[in-house]
Amino acid sequence: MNGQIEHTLRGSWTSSGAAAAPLSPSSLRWLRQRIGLVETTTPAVPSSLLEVPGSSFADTARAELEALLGEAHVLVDTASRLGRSGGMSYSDLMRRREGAELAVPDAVLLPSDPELVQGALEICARHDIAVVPFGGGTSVVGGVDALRGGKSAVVALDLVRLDRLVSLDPDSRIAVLQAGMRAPEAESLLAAHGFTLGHFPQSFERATIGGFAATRSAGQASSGYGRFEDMIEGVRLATPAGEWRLGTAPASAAGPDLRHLAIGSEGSLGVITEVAVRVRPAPRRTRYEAVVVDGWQVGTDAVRALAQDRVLADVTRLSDPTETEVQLAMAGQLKARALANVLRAKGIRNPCLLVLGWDAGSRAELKHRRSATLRALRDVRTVRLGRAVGESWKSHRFSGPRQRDALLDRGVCVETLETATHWSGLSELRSAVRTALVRNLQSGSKPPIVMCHVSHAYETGASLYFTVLAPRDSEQALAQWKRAKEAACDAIAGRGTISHHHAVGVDHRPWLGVEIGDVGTSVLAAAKRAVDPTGILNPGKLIRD
Ligand SMILES: Cc1cc2nc3c(=O)[nH]c(=O)nc-3n(C[C@H](O)[C@H](O)[C@H](O)COP(=O)(O)OP(=O)(O)OC[C@H]3O[C@@H](n4cnc5c(N)ncnc54)[C@H](O)[C@@H]3O)c2cc1C
Repeated sequence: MNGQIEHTLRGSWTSSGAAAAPLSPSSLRWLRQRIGLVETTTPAVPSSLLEVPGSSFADTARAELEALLGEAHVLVDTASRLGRSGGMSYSDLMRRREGAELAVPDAVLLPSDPELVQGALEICARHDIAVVPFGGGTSVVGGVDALRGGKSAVVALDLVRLDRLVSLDPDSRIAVLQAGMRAPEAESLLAAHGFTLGHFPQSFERATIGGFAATRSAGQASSGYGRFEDMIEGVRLATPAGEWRLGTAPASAAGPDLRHLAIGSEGSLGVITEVAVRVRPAPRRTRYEAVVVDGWQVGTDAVRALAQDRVLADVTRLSDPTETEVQLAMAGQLKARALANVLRAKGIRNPCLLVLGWDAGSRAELKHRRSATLRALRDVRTVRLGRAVGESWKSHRFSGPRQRDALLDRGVCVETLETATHWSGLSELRSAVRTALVRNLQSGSKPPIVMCHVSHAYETGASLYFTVLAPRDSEQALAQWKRAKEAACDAIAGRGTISHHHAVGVDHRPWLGVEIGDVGTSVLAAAKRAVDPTGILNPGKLIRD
């Protein structure tokens, strides 16, 4: 799987692009009817047609960095710089398709160990060079944009060579992983010792351990394994003020937990070089299945009950009626119609798909946990769809980014955004965001598709994840999405968090103050001054310059 992913590929998820997940004729027909999409093909423009500014990088700084890292690990060629220009949001991908201006780093640094990262930072601080830590480059909030922030130059510090399993303590179930290791490699190295991390975000194939820590990532099995931050025992960072190591015991009362200044710091308070993660025995038995419930409120009440009774399946994912409709339509019109008839016959008017998946160490554990989950659902009217739908969801869980390539080629505005709030405010938040997105994406006579799901549930609340599909405004594609995104963020502010797992980056920064207040903003700024006095680390992201 990972063999298909090129590290520096930016314009699409894989080099085969849309061909990796072509849209079936029936899906296209359905999209034309449903959103008024017109027959069009808008393939990506080749990289050679993109405008790339020259590298303006002082010779003295370059010589010092080459002496430290080796000439081969200070790259100034166009392809290398272009390969670290921006992340993978809809706007990032559209910018490349439209040949719009890109934030291109002046150079790419490739250190191979934590000491070299520290050394490179010190050289950059001396020469007033901005440093953008670059993991898998899958940020969807502008987190890896090569912004200069008033500095003399900007470099992408790519952690791809920090890819080792440093140590494994099977008794404590802790693995120390270098930050540039990608999720598939981490899983396969841990599997060789009988362990798993259990972190499976949709960006699994490209994203890195350091990136997960830096953004407070959440994987699809977060209900069972926890968010990435729950897995972190310790972190090692390079900062312009010196090396910083955090986390020495499973729990501590030695003041505030400073690990949480590093976790979610998005490269603005240091470069994470190693992460000590809690690992779990690899599952021996798994089971994924799906049920349908009648209506969003019934579904969220059911998921709330599972969370509050502490019997959530490891994967618990509830789609709203629109997302359920789209999933069925994309799976094939005949199947969708047949299932809709069955559900209607059973009295289900607003089908909402609920996928449940358990990972267990034994058949007995699986049986026990599954029974507990299903028992908690006994008062909810459900139609069981069985294992085929659940297993199909599991086998396609990383195909979304490929399907996005195909939709982009067909002129669709396709993007996601996410938030979270407490149970009591969840439905109001969903309605407010839906309304904002529908109003701001509507162009023709047909409304855009705005779908939503809950995939991370807690005792006190849940996340909401929205996906939009609308005909792209071919004249103003970037402005079309910007308007909708801003309206959605306005709707979220004050009702929920501006990000449940995508982080703040550039895109969410205008709304962060509403969430953390003036005091919180000053605390972040003070922490930045302490570790990065000249402000070279990832300017323009998370913290106001
Ligand atoms: C198609 C798609 C699906 C996605 N699905 C999910 C999902 O299911 N769950 C989820 O949580 N996220 C998801 N994301 C968002 C993204 O994958 C996550 O934010 C991920 O954690 C980023 O990891 P990365 O290695 O790609 O980091 P990058 O994109 O390289 O960097 C992200 C941020 O962290 C900083 N950073 C990276 N590495 C380091 C380091 N070692 N030290 C300090 N700072 C660093 C960067 O400067 C940047 O600010 C998705 C993105 C895409 C494109």
